[in-house]
Amino acid sequence: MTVTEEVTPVSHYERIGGASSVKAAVEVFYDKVLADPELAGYFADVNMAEQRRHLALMLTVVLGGPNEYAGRGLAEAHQSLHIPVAHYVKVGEHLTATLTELGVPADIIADVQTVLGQVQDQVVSSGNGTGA
Ligand code: HEM
Repeated sequence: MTVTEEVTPVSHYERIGGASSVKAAVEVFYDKVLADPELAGYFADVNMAEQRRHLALMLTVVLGGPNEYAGRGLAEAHQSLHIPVAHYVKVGEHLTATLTELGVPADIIADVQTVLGQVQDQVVSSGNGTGA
């Protein structure tokens, strides 16, 4: 029996270069989100360090990186923000554009979009989506 395939799954997080790459991506992503007049307001009362932390956490989650986050759940963290689907989609577009600009492989970007779809109901405020 030949073993030519990876037997240990390598996360996208590792494939793109781990924490340092996520940090670099956060810089680009951050600029895009805050330059978007429809989105900047969400972060108006959040200090810069926390904004970057939020974006780094978000990127790490969607890239399947280590879950070092021990804070509130996604639904709990976002419910009071009343984020409509349209704004969630915009953030996702900024994320996709960021990853594309940084040369992240298309298969990873496709999976990121899948994860964004999976967690959408926890983040957007469109009624009792998850019932969780
Ligand atoms: C996949 C999508 C997302 C993930 C994984 C994510 C992740 C997180 C996490 C983990 C927190 C809690 C941070 C903490 O309590 O320290 C948080 C808070 C927050 N998120 Fe997100 N987020 C996502 C989407 C969004 C979107 C679309 C927006 C706005 C349009 C947004 C705006 C915020 C804001 C303003 C906070 C509150 C920060 C605070 O209260 O200090 N997030 N997010």
